[in-house]
Formats: sequence, structure tokens, C-alpha cells
Amino acid sequence: MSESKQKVSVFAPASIGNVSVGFDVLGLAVKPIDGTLLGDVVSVAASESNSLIVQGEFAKKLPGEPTDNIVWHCLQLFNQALVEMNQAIDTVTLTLEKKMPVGSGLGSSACSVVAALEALNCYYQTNHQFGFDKEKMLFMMGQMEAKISGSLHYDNVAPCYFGGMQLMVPDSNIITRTLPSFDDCYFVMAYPGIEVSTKAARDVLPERYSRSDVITFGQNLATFVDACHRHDKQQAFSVVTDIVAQPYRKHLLPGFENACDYLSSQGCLAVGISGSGPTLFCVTDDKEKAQSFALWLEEHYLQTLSSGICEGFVHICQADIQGACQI
Ligand SMILES: Nc1ncnc2c1ncn2[C@@H]1O[C@H](COP(=O)(O)OP(=O)(O)OP(=O)(O)O)[C@@H](O)[C@H]1O
Ligand SMILES: N[C@@H](CCO)C(=O)O
Repeated sequence: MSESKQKVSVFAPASIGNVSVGFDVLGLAVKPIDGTLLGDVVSVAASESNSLIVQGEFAKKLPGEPTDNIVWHCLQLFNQALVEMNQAIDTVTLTLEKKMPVGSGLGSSACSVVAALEALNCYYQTNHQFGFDKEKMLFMMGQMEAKISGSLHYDNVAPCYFGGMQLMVPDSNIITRTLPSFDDCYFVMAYPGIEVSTKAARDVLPERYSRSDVITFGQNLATFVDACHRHDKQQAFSVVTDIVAQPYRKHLLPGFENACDYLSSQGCLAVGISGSGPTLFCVTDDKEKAQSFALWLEEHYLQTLSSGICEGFVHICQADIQGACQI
């Protein structure tokens, strides 16, 4: 029986949560220009019973028990949604290829969540001509991301799923709107190889902000959104400043301030923390500058662990306007 059902694999890309200027409400999907698949892949195949296989470079960083993996929880949530729709359920083997470091600020858990739920949806579309709509899918992705990070924020799952630059809107029927992204820009992503948990990085944030911070935040985000719609790159990146998180998180990131100072002095358009860190992102529209920033970051931002190993990496990326896709 299982041989007649088609196996499905989905890739879900890395993303920059917050993009500095939009804490919890702005995110951008990115892809390396050299074709590296920076993201997770989940495959779904019919089998005699439900199971999860975890493999890939960063599999060793995940919980030892497959049932503690967020991908397993995605299967349970998806099956529950099928039951609510009176749909028959197949037993399946899920395979997660964990290509993303955990606690990286690259939206690692979002990659697993989006790849798992989208792979399940594609599997049912292919083999049962049944699928959930995009709104329902995003809602489920948000639920899973909240389960992992302790709070509901869509700034990784939305760009990871839909691609491009996503702005979260306070309308539960829509959740996110696509903003024009700057497709000629390069986003140099430097993951230093240390882990910062999203929860820990949220715990250092203040409960309250001053009136002047609130005004600056609102003005910067409004200016950014307006500039995106006018394709005004200079103005957009001139306000990519983090009032909410960076001042309180930068001490968690060795070498971050030094890197910001250097990259700014070399004329980058913007530099900031990707998501909750420790990955740094730096923006330029000049490919040669991107290459030189990448070399500098490799030398100055990556950390060697006490084991003598460096697990960090640098990728020159552009906006990924496709988002999650079947491969
Ligand atoms: N498939 C999975 N991918 C990532 N993390 C997972 C997965 N399954 C379980 N986890 C656990 O969820 C937690 C994820 O933590 P956290 O939200 O800090 O990481 P993250 O999503 O990788 O962060 P970021 O969004 O900054 O990249 C870790 O404790 C990790 O072990
Ligand atoms: N907006 C979230 C993103 C986590 O990747 C935060 O900064 O805490």
C-alpha cells in the first residue's frame, strides 16, 4: 500500500527575524548566492507506523528523543487538524535533515516547523487531493513556534513560509503582508558558532520602554515600511535601527559591537542582530563589499569553542522571495 503513495520533500529557508527595525513584526527570508541550501528539509513517506528520523549536520544539537523534536509535534498537530476535517490519516515516516544550527538567530526552529507542516500538506495534496489553505497553515506554524520559544511571534515562520519580507499585521485573518524587498541587496549573515536561546534572549529585555523610545521605534518602522513601498533603499536602511532588543542583547554576543563599528565605518547600509542572535546580518548593495565584509566577519566574528572547533559560518545572501518549496 505504502509503495503507491508518493514521497514528498520540502525545503524551508533561513530568515532574519526583526530586521532590527520591527521587533517581532518584521522578517526576511534569505538564501546564499552560492546556491547553498541554508535551511531545513523534511520528507514525508507513507509507512507502517509513524516515526521520525533526524539526520544532518546539526542533528546532534537536537533533543535525543525524536518525540521531543518539534517536527514530531507538527505531525501531531497536523493529524489533529485532519481529524477535525474528517480526513483519513496515513501513518508516515518523517525525515528531518537538520541543516540549521539551533539557537542561531537564523530561525532554525521555524525552518523545521515550516518544512514539516508544508511537507505534510504537500503529501496530502499529492496523495489524497486534500490540503489546508495558507492561512490555516501559517496559524499552525505560529502555534508550533510559540510552543518552542514560549511566545507567539511570526517573524521567522511567515517569511520562511511565504518568502520575501513579511510584516505581521494585527488581523488574525491575514496575519502577514508581503513588503517589497530590496532584491539588489546582499545580506551577509555571520553565525559565530555559539548558541543563544530565544527564550534567554527575550528574558533580558525590559518590561517597559521610555516614551522617547516608543516614538523612535514607531517612526523608524513607519519610515521603513513607507520607504519599502517607494523602493527607497537609502531611506529604508537608514532607519534599520534596533531600539527594542539590541541594546539589551549585544552583551550576549562577543565581538558584536566591534563588528558593528567596523562594518559601519566601511559603509554598509545597515548592521544588526538576526532574530535573537547570535547571528549578525549586514546589508550592502555592492557585491565586492559583501565579499570583503564576509572575509572580515569570518576572521573577526566567528568563535572558537573550548573544544578548539569553530562551528560558525558566513554566507552572502539575498532575499529569498520563494520561501518554502518542494524539492
Ligand atoms: N527541529 C528542531 N529545530 C530546532 N530546535 C528544536 C527542534 N526540535 C526541538 N528543538 C528545541 O527547541 C529549542 C529551540 O530553541 P530556540 O527557539 O532558542 O532556537 P531556534 O529556533 O534555533 O532559534 P532561532 O530562531 O534564533 O534560530 C531548542 O531547545 C531545541 O533543542
Ligand atoms: N522576534 C524574536 C525572533 C526570534 O528569532 C526575538 O527577537 O525574540
